[in-house]
Order: sequence, then C-alpha cells, then structure tokens
Amino acid sequence: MSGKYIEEDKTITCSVSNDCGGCCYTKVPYDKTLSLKQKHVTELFRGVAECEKITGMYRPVCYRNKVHAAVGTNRDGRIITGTYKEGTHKIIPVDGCMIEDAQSENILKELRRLFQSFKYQPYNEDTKRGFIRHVLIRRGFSTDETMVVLVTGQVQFPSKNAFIKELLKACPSVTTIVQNINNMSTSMVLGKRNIVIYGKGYIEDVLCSNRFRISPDSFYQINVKQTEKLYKAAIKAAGINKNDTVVDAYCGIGTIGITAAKYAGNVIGIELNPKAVEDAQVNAQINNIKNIRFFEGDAGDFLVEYARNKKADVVIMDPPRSGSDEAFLKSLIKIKPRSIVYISCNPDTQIRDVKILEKGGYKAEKCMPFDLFPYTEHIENICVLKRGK
Ligand SMILES: C[S@@+](CC[C@H](N)C(=O)[O-])C[C@H]1O[C@@H](n2cnc3c(N)ncnc32)[C@H](O)[C@@H]1O
Repeated sequence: MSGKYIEEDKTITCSVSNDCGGCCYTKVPYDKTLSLKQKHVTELFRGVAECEKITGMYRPVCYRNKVHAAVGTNRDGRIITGTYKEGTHKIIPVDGCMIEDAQSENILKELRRLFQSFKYQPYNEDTKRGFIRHVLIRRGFSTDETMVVLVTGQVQFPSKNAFIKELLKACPSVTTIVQNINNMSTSMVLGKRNIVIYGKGYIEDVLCSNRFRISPDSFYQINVKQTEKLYKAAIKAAGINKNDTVVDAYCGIGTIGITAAKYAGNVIGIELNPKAVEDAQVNAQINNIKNIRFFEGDAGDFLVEYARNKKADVVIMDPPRSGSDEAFLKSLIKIKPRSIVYISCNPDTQIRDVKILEKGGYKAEKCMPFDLFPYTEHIENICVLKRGK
C-alpha cells in the first residue's frame, strides 16, 4: 500500500503523492483541508454571494467508485499499473491508494498478476505494438456490482476465455467485463468501440433511492455518499413546485433530473454524450418516472432553440470543468427561469458564468461547497441564483 490513514486527525500519507499529482493535501489534517477549500470559494465569490459552511465527509477515504490505471512495465519487465507523472507518459506505479475503493485495488493487483502470467505486453503508442493499455474499474457501492474495462490497442484478445475464467476465479465480485479498443494517439483513456466480453456491459448503483444504469463511457459522480448530500441540497434550493417545468442541463445519465422529477410537473434533460442519454432513458423507465424526457445534443444549441418559444421555471445546470458557454447562458437569461441552481466541480469557471447571469438580471443568493474529492485540490460547489423582481 502506497499510503496510510491516521484516524486521530484524519491525515493521509502517501509515498507517491508528489509524482501522482492526485492528492495535494497529504500530511494535512482533514479539517484543515476543508478550511482551505472553504476559503477558496468564499474569496472567489466575495461580493457576489455568501458562502455556507463546506460539507465534509465523516471518513474521507476509499470514496472513489472509479479507478483508472495505465499499464506498463518496470525496468525488470514486470507489469506495473499506475498514474502518469504529470505532463508525461511515464507511469508512476501505484499499488494502493487511500482515496480509492479497496476492492478495486485488489482487482488491480490480480490483473497485474494475470497480465504477467498471460504474457500480455503493454500497448506502446509510438510503435502501435503490444496489447493492454489501461484498466478502468467502476463499482456500484449499493449493488456490489463491478465493471472491469480493459482498454486494448487491438481487437484480437489472445486467450480471451481463459483470461476471463481466471479473472472471475480471482475476483468473484466482478459482474461485467468490457473490452474497449483504443489504438489512437490520444490522452483520452477510452476509445470509441466497446465489446462486452462478460456480463451485461454496465453496472447499476442506487443513488437518492433511485437505481441507475451506468455504461463504460457515461459520467457518474465518483463519490456517492457526498453526491447524495449535494443533490438533496441542490433540489431543496431550487424550490420546485408541482406544476414546474424543470430543465436538467448537462444531465449525464439523468441522476439529478430523475431525483427531482417527483417534485416537478415535468423535467427535460439535455446531454451531449449519446451513451449517457441511452442510460438516462433506461433509468427513467427503471424508476418508473414518466414526467421526464431526455434530449441528446449540445446544451447551448438546445437552449437556443428552446428559448424561441418555450419556458422553464427552474434550471439545474451541472456543466463540465470548463463551465458553460455564451449560447447557453444568453438563452438561459432569455428563458427567465425563477431559479437557477448551478452545480460545478470548478468554482473558477462557475464564478465567471455566474457574473454573466447576474448581468442578465439574476442575483446569486448563496454558495454551498461540498467536499466530493477529499485530499485533492478539487471542490464541488452549488451556486443558487434567483431572478430579480
Ligand atoms: C459534471 S457532468 C454532470 C452529469 C450529471 N449532472 C451528474 O451529476 O451525474 C457533466 C456532463 O455534461 C456533459 N456535457 C459536456 N459538454 C456538454 C455540452 N456541450 N452539452 C451537453 N452536455 C455536455 C458530459 O457528457 C457530462 O455528462
């Protein structure tokens, strides 16, 4: 194990943290990390909105339900898995991580052993030779389902059936295995093609009492315990009424919209990733939610069209780290929803967008930071905006 958790002050130590770049707050007591995050959001939003106390975790370790590892070899030719040293393609071996799920760590250990014994060579991007490139493990903590995605540089999978048999024998908790083909020169982990080689090709998890299907390429929040608190706070702050039309923009697999649907008249979800939209549609069915519709496309393009002749009472938006864009924000101002709940994993782009909404007649009432990513520099933040009278 590369790290240690000290119960007294909830500090973690990690021997690879300098090279891995994942956790910037090792050797810092957890409460102190929360104060630093709180300070960052408070200062960013100074003069714009009051910042509530950050919501931290009780036991802030092993929270990641998704583990990604690049595959390589060390000097002795032994298989290693780990993260890329920042800005390079040099793999820093990681044999255990304090913020990742322990069962996933064990599966990675078994995979290293099996890659070695099946003589699978790591894929080399330059020579286009070798086989195995990355491993992605996703777990449904509530359902105990586990998906292993093996990213390979070629379709041909030597000794596939024997490998699957050995993996399932060593790790009976694995419920599905997907081969993803990625032979492109890219920093993206996943390629475009998935081949389901065992099980159903997706996992399910329960979040806010609803069941969600999660495919290999779909976004799903990595810290479920904290996400439940985040969604609850966001939906409460939205102040949704029974006749309201709610837009869930950048909706992923529909988690927020489906959770909010029971309070609303109808919900519209919009998402760019077609696989996530497919999941969202299935998720509405699984949970017997009838008052929600999902659309595939760019949220900005969608809202430009929507603003021509349709209204929304509440808009919940949760864009990627880069934030939203002008087309979306301008149309949002035109639609005039009563409240906008802006969820973001990057408060620096969020404040930029919030200032544009303020110019368009909204007032940012408050911020609510949540620690979804303990010990890392990242912060999730809700900003609640109401339309001026
Ligand atoms: C931070 S995730 C939030 C997903 C979801 N709200 C949740 O909590 O699980 C952002 C989502 O926006 C999607 N996305 C990225 N760019 C987009 C765009 N231009 N238009 C619509 N959706 C986009 C991503 O595919 C991803 O599913």
